[in-house]
Amino acid sequence: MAIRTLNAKTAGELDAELMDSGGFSLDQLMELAGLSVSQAVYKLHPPSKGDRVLVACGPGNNGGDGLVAARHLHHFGYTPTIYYPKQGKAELYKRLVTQLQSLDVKFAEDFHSALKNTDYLVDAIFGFSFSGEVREPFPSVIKALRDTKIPVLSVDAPSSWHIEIGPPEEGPGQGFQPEALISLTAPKPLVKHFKGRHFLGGRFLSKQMAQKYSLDIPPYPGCDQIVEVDVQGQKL
Ligand SMILES: NC(=O)C1=CN([C@@H]2O[C@H](COP(=O)(O)OP(=O)(O)OC[C@H]3O[C@@H](n4cnc5c(N)ncnc54)[C@H](O)[C@@H]3O)[C@@H](O)[C@H]2O)[C@H](O)CC1
Ligand SMILES: [K+]
Repeated sequence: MAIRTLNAKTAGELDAELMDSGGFSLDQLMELAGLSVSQAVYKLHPPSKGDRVLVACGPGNNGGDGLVAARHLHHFGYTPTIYYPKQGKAELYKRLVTQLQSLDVKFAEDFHSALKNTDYLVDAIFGFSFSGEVREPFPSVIKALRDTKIPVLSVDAPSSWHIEIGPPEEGPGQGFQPEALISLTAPKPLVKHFKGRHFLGGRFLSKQMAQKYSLDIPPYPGCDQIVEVDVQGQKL
């Protein structure tokens, strides 16, 4: 059986339930989500292939996942650089920034200059709460992600894709197909238009919750935080 996908509304409800009756905090979910992103980077592009990773972070929790991933990447032996032009106001984001600053991780002002000195890209700009047309300062960043030859791993959704419909028919994200995608908790409906390598991450769902949301999550191997799946969500 293929994994059921989660639309934006249901994905939000599932997260809220995890944090309400499930007893999790947002910090915990984000930590596990970000850890799984960093493991996917390691699998796709070990530091021996080039250790400079540019992590583009948006203003919401997708960006938070990127900040957490960058911290783990630092400890895995990478040299991450963060592009975070619209920093979230919540205390959680501020703490994540402080943690990175204390590791001397660089924050780039200009995405396009930073792109010249990078071996790998993480797209943590928008996740399941993206809607409408891409607003400043992100259009040129999305365009660059689309046009670069440097491989891109998108977190939860290729940024600028509609969560249910998939790739936009116009605008900066038209034609954007990242090399890889890591879906958090479960794939979103857009996954049927995705052509690259696909991972699942966010290993925190109980059997009961998976059943309640009709999610057929393949087993994660050993102590891994990620499992590679096809676009139907079947384990490879
Ligand atoms: N269950 C899990 O595995 C977890 C997933 N997490 C990640 O959280 C995101 C969803 O986070 P949320 O804060 O709801 O939204 P986003 O980050 O997707 O974006 C909201 C942010 O973006 C702005 N925005 C929306 N549309 C646009 C636009 N057209 N142009 C510019 N800016 C836009 C909006 O104003 C907000 O500021 C999920 O995908 C996972 O990646 C969590 O870590 C918890 C666990
Ligand atoms: K993203």
